[in-house]
Amino acid sequence: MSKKTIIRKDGLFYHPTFIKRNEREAILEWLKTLYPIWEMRFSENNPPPEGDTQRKLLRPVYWLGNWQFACLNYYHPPKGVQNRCIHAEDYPPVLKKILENIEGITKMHFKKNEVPRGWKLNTCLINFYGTSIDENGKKVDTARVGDHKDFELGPVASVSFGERAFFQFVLGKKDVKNNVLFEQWLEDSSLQIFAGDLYKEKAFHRVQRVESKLKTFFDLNVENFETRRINFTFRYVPVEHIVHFKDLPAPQKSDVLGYMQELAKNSAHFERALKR
Ligand SMILES: O=C(O)CCC(=O)C(=O)O
Ligand SMILES: [Fe+2]
Repeated sequence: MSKKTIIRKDGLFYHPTFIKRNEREAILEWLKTLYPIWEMRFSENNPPPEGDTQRKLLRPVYWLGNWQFACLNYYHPPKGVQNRCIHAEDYPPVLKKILENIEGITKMHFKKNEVPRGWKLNTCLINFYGTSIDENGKKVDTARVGDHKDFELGPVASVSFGERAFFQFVLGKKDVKNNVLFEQWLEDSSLQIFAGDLYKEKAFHRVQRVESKLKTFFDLNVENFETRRINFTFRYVPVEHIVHFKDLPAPQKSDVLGYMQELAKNSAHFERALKR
């Protein structure tokens, strides 16, 4: 069983009941205004490398601050920093307030050398976890994330809603003989922050599974999908690496144009970005 206590370790902070009830309500209400999209991992100008295949991501996503399209290969310093982060919508007021608090906690809890100069949580990936429903009505549970690292510099903060997720930090090579460094259930309204050489640089992290105990789904604008968990991961991308869609080189522009048009249907920000 998970214990409802705050965890403070070198490189890791966890608060099981961080988000207050009224904040939770406001965030869930605001989430109803979003239209998350399904992205493909690759594109015409970034085809799958040998041994890999074109595929849909396991879940719908929405980004705030800047959008890191999968087919642009995500932000990956030190080398992969150009033309990967496209200006996106700002945080709603309820998230801005929470973020100030999270940034404050981070600066108090983590060592100075774990927080880069200029660091602020200006980028957010919202992941929707649940069950896909295909054209024949067949349901497939895709509520997991394989071993990976978040490459943005400095601490990453993660806020969860809905069903609990079994989250692990693992050492060793990706996907083989994993050695669990730390594992825990991420609870509804919890905050996890990790940083530094061990949890952020050396370890991979993953979501093994998401519980199905509550039997309720979030009522969101995601078609053919039952959402039972929502996770926000807040990250830092230096402003000089965030570009406007109009300034992308032609191949990247062409690869993400379809997504921009889809987003523009429901977002004034993306509508404007296409007209710039
Ligand atoms: O859903 C989670 O708890 C983690 C998500 C994650 O690792 C990511 O988005 O990079
Ligand atoms: Fe991650």
